[in-house]
Amino acid sequence: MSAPALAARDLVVDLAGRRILNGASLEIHTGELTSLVGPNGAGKTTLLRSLLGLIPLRSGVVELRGTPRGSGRGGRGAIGYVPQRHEFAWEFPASVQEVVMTGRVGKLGLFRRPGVEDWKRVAKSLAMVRMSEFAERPIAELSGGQRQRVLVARALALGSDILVLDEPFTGLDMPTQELLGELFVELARDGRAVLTTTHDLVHAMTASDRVAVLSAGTISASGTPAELAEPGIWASAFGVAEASPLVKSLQAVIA
Ligand SMILES: Nc1ncnc2c1ncn2[C@@H]1O[C@H](COP(=O)(O)OP(=O)(O)OP(=O)(O)O)[C@@H](O)[C@H]1O
Repeated sequence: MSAPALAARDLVVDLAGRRILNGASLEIHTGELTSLVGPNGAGKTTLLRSLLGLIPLRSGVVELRGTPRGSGRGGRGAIGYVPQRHEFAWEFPASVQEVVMTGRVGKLGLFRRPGVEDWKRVAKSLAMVRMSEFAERPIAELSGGQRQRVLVARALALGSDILVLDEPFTGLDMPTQELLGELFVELARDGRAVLTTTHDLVHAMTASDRVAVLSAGTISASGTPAELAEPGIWASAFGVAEASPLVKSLQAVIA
């Protein structure tokens, strides 16, 4: 079997003197949509940022297609990243297409002017998220769902075959969630490895190829949704009873 597109091997990360990741291991594969789930504060964002090389590792290795890379910023450009929506400066006076172009900085370098090919890539990325008609709109005027799609287009503009998205569904209405969910599956089937964090466990278990559960700083369970049918996995990760509504709702979708 070929090497995973992206892998975390036994990551240990401390922030402000506190152990946040304590031996977290995860593999994401080309052609698949993987969902990373876990309770608030479990360390999902920290794990994503570690995969991107944005946080120093105390120990462990991140591998890009089987090749280890150190912490620090090296290799960041090889991964398309969608941060949480609130982390972006939406009041900045820029148009949608200008923001999507910033996704190409990894390819362009900071000082080269974008060329025809770059603008073509921006237009294609906007078309993929069905936002072409908004290309010249100031970003400050967009709704939450439109903003999320712009951030996805910005990550796609890099042209990477690995996409990492932090809570892309949070705060979106159902049609927008469905549109994005379908887009992520389409992007995976098209030859990319796609990793999203989400709090929507039912969606994760119905729409993903693989689900990884992060709790207490480690991946406590991972596999296809069918492999995660055991109620104890969810009860212990989320600190609830096996008869809780959370566990029952998951059993209903797995059955
Ligand atoms: N820059 C930081 N400095 C110190 N502690 C941090 C920092 N960033 C996150 N933490 C802590 O690390 C832990 C994990 O946070 P993280 O944001 O990774 O969790 P999460 O699973 O993404 O949470 P949520 O589901 O609430 O978004 C939390 O206890 C948080 O307070």
